Amino acid sequence: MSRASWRERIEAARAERAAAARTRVRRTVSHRDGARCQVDGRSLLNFCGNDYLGLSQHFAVINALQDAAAREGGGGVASHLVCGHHALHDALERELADWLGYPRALLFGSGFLANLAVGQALLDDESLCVQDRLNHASLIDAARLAGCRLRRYPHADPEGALRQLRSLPESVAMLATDGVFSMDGDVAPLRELALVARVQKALLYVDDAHGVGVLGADGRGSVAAARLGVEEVPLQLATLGKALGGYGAAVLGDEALIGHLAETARPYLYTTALPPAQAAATLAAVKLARSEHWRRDKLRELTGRFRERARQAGLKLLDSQTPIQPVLCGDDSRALAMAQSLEQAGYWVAAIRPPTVPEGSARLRVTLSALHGVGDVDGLVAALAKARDRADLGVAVTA
Ligand SMILES: Cc1ncc(COP(=O)(O)O)c(C=O)c1O
Repeated sequence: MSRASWRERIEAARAERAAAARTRVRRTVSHRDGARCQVDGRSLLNFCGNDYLGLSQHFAVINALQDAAAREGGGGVASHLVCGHHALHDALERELADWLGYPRALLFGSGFLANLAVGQALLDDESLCVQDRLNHASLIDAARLAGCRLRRYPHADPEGALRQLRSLPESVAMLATDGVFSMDGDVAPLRELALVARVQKALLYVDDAHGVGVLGADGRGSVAAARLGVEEVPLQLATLGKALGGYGAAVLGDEALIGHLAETARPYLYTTALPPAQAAATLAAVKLARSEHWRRDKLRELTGRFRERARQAGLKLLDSQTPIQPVLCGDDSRALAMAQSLEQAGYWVAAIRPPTVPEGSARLRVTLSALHGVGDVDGLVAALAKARDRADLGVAVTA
C-alpha cells in the first residue's frame, strides 16, 4: 500500500471549498483615511473593521507609538520572563486593571494566544469546560488543546450551561463565554451565567473581545454593563486590537490566577513580548476610550439608526444592540453576490460563511465605527437593500 499524498489531499480540499463558494481570499488594504479604506486602488467606506471607537488612527495613539519606537525600537526583543518585559508593559497592565476593575492584568501577543494560555494553564484531562455553542474559535481550540472534557450548550442558554455542568459534578469546571458574540453581536446572559457558575462552583471566564471599550460605564465592557466584577467573573479577556485600535490582549483576574498564568501558560512564556511601542500606543488609546464618552454615544446613535433603517428596508437582522449588526443572506453565494454589489457601490462589508458561522446562516457582518457619519449609514442601508434586490433577481455582478 502506498502512502497517501498530502498534496492531493490539500488540492481536493481546495477544490471542494471552491465548488461550495467557500474559497477564502484576502485583499490588500490601506486604512489611511478615517472610516474609508483603499482597496485595489478604490476608496471604499469600511463597514467590516473592529476599530469601533476609531482609535487606530488617532494622533495621540500614533504619537505615542512613534515616540516609544524612537526610544525603544520596534520589536519586543525577547519573552517577558527573559528580558522582554518593559515598564510600558507594566504601565499598560496597571491601566487596564484599574479601568476594568480587576486586581491584575497580564498582556498577551493576541486574544487568540491569550485564550490558548487560559485553557492550557487552567484545564487538563481531569477538568470540564462548558462553552456557548457560538463561542469564538480560540475558546473552543483552547479547550480542545488542553485535552479537557468540552461540552457546549445552546447559544445564550444558561439552563443548558447548568445541565452540562451538572453532567460531570466531580470535575474542576470552567464556564466560558464570549461577552459579545463576534458574529452575531448579541451579549451573553452574564448575570444568569454568573449564578450558574456560582451554584456549580465553576470558574466563569468571559472573553470580552468586542465588549471592552464599547459597552458599560466608561467602556468597561459587558461584565461591568451587567453589574458584575471580579467576584462573579474571576477571569476576563480584553483584546487590544478591536475597540482599542492596537494589537494584543490582556487577561484580567486576581493575583493568584494571573500569577499562575504568568508562571505556567506556554503561550505567555514561550513567545516574544508585545513591542513596548505597541503598549505605549494602547495606553494612549485606553485613556481616550475611558474619557471620550462621545465615541460610545455616537456608536449607540449609529447602531439605532442602522437598525431602524434596515428594518424599514426589510433586511434580515439579528437581535443585536452592539455595533456588530449582521445582515442574514441565506446561502453562501448570495452573501458573496451581495458583498460584491456593495463593493461596486463603494461599501466594504465582509461576507461571513460557514464554517465561521453555522450552515445556512451566511451573512454580511456589518460593523459600525464612531468614525462613520449618519449619511454613511443611510447610504449603506440603501446599498444593502439594492444588493438584496439584485440577488433576489439573480442579477450577475460585473466587475
Ligand atoms: C470573541 C473573540 N475572542 C478572541 C478573539 C481573538 O482576538 P485577537 O484578534 O486579538 O487574536 C477574537 C477575534 O476576532 C474574538 O472575536
